[in-house]
Amino acid sequence: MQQPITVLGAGSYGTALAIAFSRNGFPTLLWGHNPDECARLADERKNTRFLPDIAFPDALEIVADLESAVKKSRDLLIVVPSHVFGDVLKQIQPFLRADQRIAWATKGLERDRGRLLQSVVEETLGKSYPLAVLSGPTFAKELAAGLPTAIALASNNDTFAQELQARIHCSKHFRVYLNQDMIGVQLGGAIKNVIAIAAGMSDGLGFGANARTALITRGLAEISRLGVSLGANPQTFMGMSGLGDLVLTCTDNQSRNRRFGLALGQGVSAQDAINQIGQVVEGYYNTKETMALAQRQGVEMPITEQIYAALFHGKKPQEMATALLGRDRKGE
Ligand SMILES: NC(=O)C1=CN([C@@H]2O[C@H](COP(=O)(O)OP(=O)(O)OC[C@H]3O[C@@H](n4cnc5c(N)ncnc54)[C@H](O)[C@@H]3O)[C@@H](O)[C@H]2O)C=CC1
Ligand SMILES: O=C(CO)COP(=O)(O)O
Repeated sequence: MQQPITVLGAGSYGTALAIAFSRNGFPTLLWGHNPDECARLADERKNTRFLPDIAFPDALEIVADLESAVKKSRDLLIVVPSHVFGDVLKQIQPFLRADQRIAWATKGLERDRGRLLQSVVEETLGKSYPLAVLSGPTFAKELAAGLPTAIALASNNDTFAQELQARIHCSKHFRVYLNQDMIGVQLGGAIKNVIAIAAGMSDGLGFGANARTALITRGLAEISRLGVSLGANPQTFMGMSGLGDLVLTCTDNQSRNRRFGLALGQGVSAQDAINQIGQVVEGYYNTKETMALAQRQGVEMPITEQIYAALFHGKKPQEMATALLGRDRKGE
């Protein structure tokens, strides 16, 4: 009998990944923290709020009780926003089996302290569990709709990596690339959110394709610098979780981080923009943490610094642009 997988987090992306697993025929359990929401998902057999056009495959089961969601599967995939990631780890800890394997597709850094999520998992749950991270250019709606998509998967355990890849990879529409670099794969997915806010702001200010592309390129440079300082392989940032996700979120309005930046560039307040979007905007939470991490590592991140100044010190978008353009002349 095939082993089930449990997806924890029934937002747009958790639901899309659960659909991807179950569409491949693997028994998949999907848990959400809101019992009413879970009842609705189970009743309607689709996620009307986030993915209204996609019916759940038969292999997808909604589970409202966290204990049974955890205990029924050896493999867990956590897909909650980064600011509640640590809380969810604490909630699952009492229910974990000794043979459990834990993956996540959350893109962000630890709330407040700004560490990689792997450090949070290891600190909370210990170092005995095989771990894996999924990250790459994957808008939930397109993934759920079965449109061609590719992603990176990195793990500290080869068997777990290969088994997870085999379950979610689908030769018709979903390519899953294995990557050896857990640090780089985590970091790329987290920091691109901040750069996508910058690209959105640039477009919101009415700047053109040149400015947007310069931000993507220099954004990639600052992500790579930070990654290398943490021990990542620079080559990782040329892949799905670096360049891939950066281009996706900086250029397409499905990205909530980009839309958030667009609104700021057009003069909307951060709080109003968050309310309008009505879903998680990871970069909003993670800019502060990224700044803290960069400072700890002694890494210069000029674009991130400007986004931080805009979000938390009221700097005007036009002043940010002036500050970036007016930096000292330097080599590429
Ligand atoms: N939506 C997308 O296209 C993609 C999202 N991601 C990442 O997936 C993660 C989850 O984002 P989305 O699903 O898009 O968010 P979403 O905004 O669609 O939904 C957030 C979900 O988190 C749940 N939640 C809130 N507080 C919670 C708590 N305390 N415990 C458990 N669940 C809680 C909410 O009920 C909601 O279902 C984020 O890190 C995001 O960056 C990654 C790739 C694509
Ligand atoms: O990470 C994503 C796609 O890969 C989704 O981006 P947003 O969170 O900006 O919507």
